[in-house]
Amino acid sequence: MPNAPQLLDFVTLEGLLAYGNRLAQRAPDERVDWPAVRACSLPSQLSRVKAATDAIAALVQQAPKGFPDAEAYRSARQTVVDTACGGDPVVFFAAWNRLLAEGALQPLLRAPIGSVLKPTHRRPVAIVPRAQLTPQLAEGRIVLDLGDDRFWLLPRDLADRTLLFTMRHGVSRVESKTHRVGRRLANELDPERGVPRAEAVGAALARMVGVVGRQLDFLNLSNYLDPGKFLHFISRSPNTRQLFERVAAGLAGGERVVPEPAYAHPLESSDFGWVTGMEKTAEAQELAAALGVEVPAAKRLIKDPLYCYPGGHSFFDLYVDVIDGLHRLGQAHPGTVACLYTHSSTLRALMIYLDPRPFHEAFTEFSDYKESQDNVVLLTFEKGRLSGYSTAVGLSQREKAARETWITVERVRKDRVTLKPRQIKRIVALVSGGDFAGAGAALKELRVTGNRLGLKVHFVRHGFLGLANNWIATVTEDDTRGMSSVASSPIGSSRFEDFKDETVQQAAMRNLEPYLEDGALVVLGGDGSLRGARAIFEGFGVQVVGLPGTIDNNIEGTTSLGYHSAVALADQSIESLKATSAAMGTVFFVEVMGAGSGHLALACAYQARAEGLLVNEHPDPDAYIDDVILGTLKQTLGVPNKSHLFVVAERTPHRHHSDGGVHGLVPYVAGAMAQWPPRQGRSGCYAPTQATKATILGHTLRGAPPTPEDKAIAQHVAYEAVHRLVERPDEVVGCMLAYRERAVIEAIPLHAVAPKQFDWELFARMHGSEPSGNLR
Ligand SMILES: Nc1ncnc2c1ncn2[C@@H]1O[C@H](COP(=O)(O)OP(=O)(O)O)[C@@H](O)[C@H]1O
Ligand SMILES: O=P(O)(O)OC[C@H]1O[C@](O)(COP(=O)(O)O)[C@@H](O)[C@@H]1O
Repeated sequence: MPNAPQLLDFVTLEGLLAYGNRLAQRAPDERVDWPAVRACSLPSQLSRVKAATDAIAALVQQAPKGFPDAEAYRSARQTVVDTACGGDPVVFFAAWNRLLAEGALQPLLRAPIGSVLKPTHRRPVAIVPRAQLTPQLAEGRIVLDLGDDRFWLLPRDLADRTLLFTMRHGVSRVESKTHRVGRRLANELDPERGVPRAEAVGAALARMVGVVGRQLDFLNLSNYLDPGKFLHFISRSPNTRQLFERVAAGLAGGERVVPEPAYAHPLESSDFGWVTGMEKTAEAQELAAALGVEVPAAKRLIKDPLYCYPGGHSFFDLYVDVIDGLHRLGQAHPGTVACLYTHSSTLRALMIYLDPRPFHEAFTEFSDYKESQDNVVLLTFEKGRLSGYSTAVGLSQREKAARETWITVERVRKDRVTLKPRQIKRIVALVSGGDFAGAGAALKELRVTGNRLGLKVHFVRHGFLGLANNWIATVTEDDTRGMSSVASSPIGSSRFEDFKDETVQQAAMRNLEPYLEDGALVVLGGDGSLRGARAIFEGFGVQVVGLPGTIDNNIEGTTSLGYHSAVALADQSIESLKATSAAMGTVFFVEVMGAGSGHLALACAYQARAEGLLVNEHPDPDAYIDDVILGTLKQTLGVPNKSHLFVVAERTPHRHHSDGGVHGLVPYVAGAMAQWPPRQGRSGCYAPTQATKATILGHTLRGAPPTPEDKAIAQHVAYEAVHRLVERPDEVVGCMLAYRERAVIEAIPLHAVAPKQFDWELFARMHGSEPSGNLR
C-alpha cells in the first residue's frame, strides 16, 4: 500500500502547523482567487487540534453508512472546520493529515457517495478491446471500429441514456506538470500548444461523431449524434471555455450555431486554496523542511489521495465531486448528448472510478496523468450507472504492458536524478561514434551558454576512449573560437567497443570523478553512444544528457545532427552525376553511407529523383536489382537526355559481391545490358556507347561542412540542454533531447530511445507506387 502508516510516521502536528501557517502567509498570485486568511497563534491552534482530531474521526466513522451526496460530505467536513477547528483551516489541515499518517482515514475510500460506490468488479464498458468483444456485448448495439483493435459499443437509440463526451483542456499557460494548478487559478490555454491541441480535440470529436452519424443513417436509425442538439458544460476556469469554443467550432463545421455552455461544479479542478499557482518543487521542499525530512518523503505525503490542503481539499474530495456530479448530470439529461469541458484531474478521477481495482492501486497508476494520454473519455450513463473507458484505460493487453513498463522505468529514471535545480556547476561534453557535422556548433553553444550561466565547461577528446584515458580539459573562449563552422567533430570522436566492459567504465568513472559532484556529462552521438550514456547513467549514476548526432538519422523521435549536412553534400555530387549521366547516357551507381539504416540514402535518392534505391532494409535486394534496376534500364536506356542513376546504401547485401553496396553491381548490370538486343535506331545511325560506373561518396558525408540548418539545430539543442540542466534537471537527466522538425525540443528517456523505422511510404512515393505488403 503506497500510504501504509509506517511510511508516513515522520508527519507531526507541529510540522504540519508550521507549514500550514507559512502557506497562509504566502504572497498571493494575482491570477489566483485567494481564500480568506485567519491569523491564529500557534498555542491556540495546538489547543484546538485535539477537538479537531476527534471531530474528524467521528466524520470518518460515518463513512461506512455513506454520505447522501457530495454536498453532504463537503458540508459535514466544513462543519468540523467551523466548529471544532474554530474556523481555522490550518488546524483542520494538521489534524486531518496526522490522522492520514496514522492510517485512520482509510474507511473514506470505501464510503458510498450518494448511491454511488466504486465498483469492485468490471463494469459494462463502452469501448472494448478486440479480444473482449463478445457477441453478447455487441447484441443490440452499434459496434464502431476505432482502430488500434478497439471497438466502441453504442446504443442504437439513446432512449433514457445520456452520452457524455468528457474532454480536458490540455496545455495551459500554468502547467500542472510544474505547478499546483487549482480551481482558484484563472488559467488560460497556452497559445502555441494548448490552442492547436484544443482544435485537434474538436476535429477528432467531430470526425468520430460524423462516422457514427453515418452509421446510424445507414442503419435507418435516428441520428442522435446531431451536434446542433448537444449540451455543453464548462468549469469556471477560462481554459475550459476556450476549449469549448475550439471544439464547438469543430463540431459546428461552420454551419450550426452552438448553444452557450452552462456551468457545472463537478467539472472544476481540485481546490488547493493557498497553494494554487505554486511550483510543485517549492511545495515539496517547503513541506520537507517543515517536517524535517527529505523531499521524496514529503512527496509521498503530498501524493497520497487523502492528503488535504488547508481547508480540507484533497484529491479524494475532488473524486467525490466528480463521481457524484457526473451521475447527476447523467440523470438530469436523459436522451441527450453532453460535452463536458474540464481538467486532467477530473479525467483522472473518472479513470480511477471506472477502473475496478481498489482506489489506492488505481490512483497510483493514474496519478501521473500525462499530456500524452487521452483527451476525451467517452461515457454512457445508463440505468443509474456510468460506463465507458478512455483509451488510456481500454488499452489492449500489449499496449497496457508497454504502458506499465514505461511508467515503472520512468519512475526509476527519476529516482536516479540527483542533480537539483540550480545546483549544477560544471558540464563535461564528448562526441562519440561516427562523426557528424554540427558537433562543433553544439560544443560551442554548450561552452558559451554554460559560461554565461556561470558553469565551467570541459571537453573530452575522442569520446568514451578519451574518458577512459583521461583526456579531459577545461575549455575557454580561445578553445572554441571558430568552432561552430568546423566540419566533423573538432574534439574528435571514437568507436571504442571496450567501453561496453564494466571495468573500462569504472576506469573512466575514476577520471570523471572530480567533475561529477555538481556536474553533468553531455554525450553527443548516435544510438550506440546513447546506449553508452545510458550505461553510465544507470550503472554509476552519472548525470547524463544525450544529444542526437549521426548522419544516419536513425533515432526515432528526433532529427539527428549531421543528417541535413550529409544530405546536402551528397545531393551536390548526385546532381553532378545526374548531369553527366544525362549528357553521356552513363548508368551510375552511387554509394552513400548508412550500413545500419537507409534514411540518408532514401532522402538522397528521392531529392535527386534517382531511378532507384538499394538499402539494407530491403527484404530482397537481388529481386530489386533484377526487377526494378534492370527493368527500368530496359525501358530508359537510349532515351535522349535521360539520366540513369541508382543510389545504393553502403554494404547492402546482394549476390554479386560479398562486400555488397555498389561492389559487383557494375559487371553484373553491364553484363546483363550487353545481352539485350540493340535498340532499334534509325537505319544508318550508330548506337551510343553505353557505360556503367560506380561512385562511392563514403566518408565524405561524415566530414561534410555543417549546413546552416544543422548549425541551428545544434545550437538549439545545446542551449536547451544547458538551461534545462540548470533549471529542471529531473526532466533532462537520463534523457536524450529530441529535436522535432517543428522546432519542439523534448526529453526522451534514454531507455526509450528506439530505432527509427525506414520510411517505406516515401520509398514507395519515390517509386510512384504503394508499398507492397512484404515491404511494410
Ligand atoms: N551498450 C553500450 N555500453 C557502453 N558503451 C557503448 C554501448 N554501445 C555503444 N557504446 C559506446 O558508444 C560508441 C559508439 O557507438 P556506435 O554504435 O559505434 O556509434 P553511434 O553512437 O554513432 O551509433 C561505441 O564505440 C562504444 O564506445
Ligand atoms: O566508417 P565506419 O566507422 O566503419 O562507420 C560506417 C558507418 O558510420 C556511419 O557513417 C554512421 O553510423 P553511426 O552513427 O552508427 O556511427 C554509417 O552511415 C556507416 O555505415
